Amino acid sequence: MIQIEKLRKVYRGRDREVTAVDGVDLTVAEGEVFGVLGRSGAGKSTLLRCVNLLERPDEGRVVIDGRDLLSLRGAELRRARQGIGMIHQHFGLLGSRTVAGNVAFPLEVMGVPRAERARRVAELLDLVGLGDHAKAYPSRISGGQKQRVGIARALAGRPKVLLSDEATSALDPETTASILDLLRDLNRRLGLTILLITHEMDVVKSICDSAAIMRDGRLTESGPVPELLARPDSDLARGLFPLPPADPREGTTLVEVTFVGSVADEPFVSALARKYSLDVNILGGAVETVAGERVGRLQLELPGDPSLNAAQLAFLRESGLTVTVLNPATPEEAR
Ligand SMILES: Nc1ncnc2c1ncn2[C@@H]1O[C@H](COP(=O)(O)OP(=O)(O)OP(=O)(O)O)[C@@H](O)[C@H]1O
Repeated sequence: MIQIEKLRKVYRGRDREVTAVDGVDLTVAEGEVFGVLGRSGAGKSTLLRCVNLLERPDEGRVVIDGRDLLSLRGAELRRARQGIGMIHQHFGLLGSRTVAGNVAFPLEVMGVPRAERARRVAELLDLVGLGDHAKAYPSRISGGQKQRVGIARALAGRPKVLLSDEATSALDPETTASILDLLRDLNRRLGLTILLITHEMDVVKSICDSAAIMRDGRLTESGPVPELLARPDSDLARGLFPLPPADPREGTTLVEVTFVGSVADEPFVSALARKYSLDVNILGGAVETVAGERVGRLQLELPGDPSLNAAQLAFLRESGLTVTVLNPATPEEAR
């Protein structure tokens, strides 16, 4: 649904240049929630703003629903942009208009007749659970309710794609959860494709099917969330399932195991301990449901050097786990 190819955006000031987006390739499948995670300044907002051409990229392609946005002009471009809704961290509501007036605004711009507009606004407010607040002004509603208005307004043009620019960053954890639930619900009910940017790991954990990590204008990793979490070198996995520092003790084997899906339900630690009469020490880790799949990451300490644990490590691998030995390689192994 969204294809971004070799996207590049450079801001040029009088005495310096900032490459905010530096050759990004990204594909978001139809009906997917895709999260781009990164620290402040990583280039996330610029990337998002290039997707609906609020910023014009210097290089690259943005194809949405089969249409190459950079090749469109005038009315055609306006129509294509109606198919892309956007919500913002600070909601961007008009204080002088009621809740209903805010949602009606884009419909007025689109020239939708008054009666149809009223019907559509009522429908949109029901969709976001604000049917009773149509006549309230933004100053009289909570942050979570303001974001619901923002979402209703973004959906006014019946977009297929919703872009979310840190939509929950200004909200408390409980309200964040309710807005994320609403986005997930809209994603499922309307088949809405959502591309969101966030600096919060938890947002990725709770609603994203796929994710990418952005750093210095580039994506350092990208893919379905359960797949990324099962990769031992993934920063997303490290962020969501923090483990103690890799510091093997003399005469032990320190391993990190990651697993996805039904493997998580198997008692592989006790099976390993029983089969080889070992005392397995669990030093850290967690098992959680992420993107609808059971995912886990554990750091285990086995007695004996890695050279003594070859069968034990093979057993873990054969059980479907991804196993990484954290001991430094011995000169023999490195050869
Ligand atoms: N309009 C602009 N003019 C010049 N430089 C800009 C402009 N907008 C962003 N930048 C710079 O581009 C880089 C990426 O900024 P961007 O806002 O896209 O990052 P971000 O990951 O969204 O961070 P934040 O969450 O803080 O907004 C930063 O170095 C920023 O200073």
